[in-house]
Amino acid sequence: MEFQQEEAAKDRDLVEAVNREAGELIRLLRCSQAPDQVLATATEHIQAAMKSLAPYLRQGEGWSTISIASDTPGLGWLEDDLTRCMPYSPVSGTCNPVAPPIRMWRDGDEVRGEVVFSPTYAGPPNSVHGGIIAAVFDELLSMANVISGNAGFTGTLSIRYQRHTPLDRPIELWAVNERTSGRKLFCRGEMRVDGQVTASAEGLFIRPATQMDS
Ligand SMILES: CCCCCCCCCC(=O)SCCNC(=O)CCNC(=O)[C@H](O)C(C)(C)COP(=O)(O)OP(=O)(O)OC[C@H]1O[C@@H](n2cnc3c(N)ncnc32)[C@H](O)[C@@H]1OP(=O)(O)O
Repeated sequence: MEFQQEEAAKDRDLVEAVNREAGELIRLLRCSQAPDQVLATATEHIQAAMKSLAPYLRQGEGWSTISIASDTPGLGWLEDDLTRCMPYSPVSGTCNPVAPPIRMWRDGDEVRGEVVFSPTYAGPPNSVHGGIIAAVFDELLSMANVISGNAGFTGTLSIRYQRHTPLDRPIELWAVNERTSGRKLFCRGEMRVDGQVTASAEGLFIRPATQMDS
């Protein structure tokens, strides 16, 4: 299939809307037990959508949480919407349909946020999968670094799963960069439900070396 050279969408609301709908499609597929005929019809509709998108598939290197292939707009962010920082992240990106609906914002030197996990992200009965919890902490603690002015790669991430983190209920998110030592960034975070901590995390992130470090 030939790659279309037409300009990519300028309307960000439209991009976010189609990704939200696709996330909802994933939830419906995960959570429904439809009869064969309904599944067959749904497959046809999905195939039609795939056919219209396929010509615009990007190729090449450079994929990241902030870029489509080599298109890299940089780490821009809004104080009241930190998800803007990594729009294609599989954890918080509003332009990535596999991401759960996370909101994160700056509160002084701390990051706060909220997420409701659908059963798409289920692990133990009625609870969020532990790997998903770890992924959200990775993102949350990364955001604490970003607002402190020091982005880094995850070196070590330690999670304490204190209680089951429930599905379909608002989970409060909190994180802070506690200290920085050279290139090492030390962060802490928590998930809470009704004020009670369900999981906590400690992370050591490493800022990439620059000429200033040598
Ligand atoms: C484009 C931006 C996009 C941002 C996306 C953010 C997404 C969210 C965060 C992530 O998911 S990042 C992905 C998961 N992490 C990785 O893939 C990192 C893989 N590891 C590496 O790339 C390197 O190992 C790393 C950059 C972390 C460190 O390599 P360096 O060569 O810069 O470090 P070096 O070996 O010089 O060590 C510097 C110090 O850090 C320590 N260190 C290095 N790696 C460590 C580690 N993994 N854990 C703990 N400490 C570590 C090391 O002991 C040393 O301590 P000392 O100065 O006290 O001697």
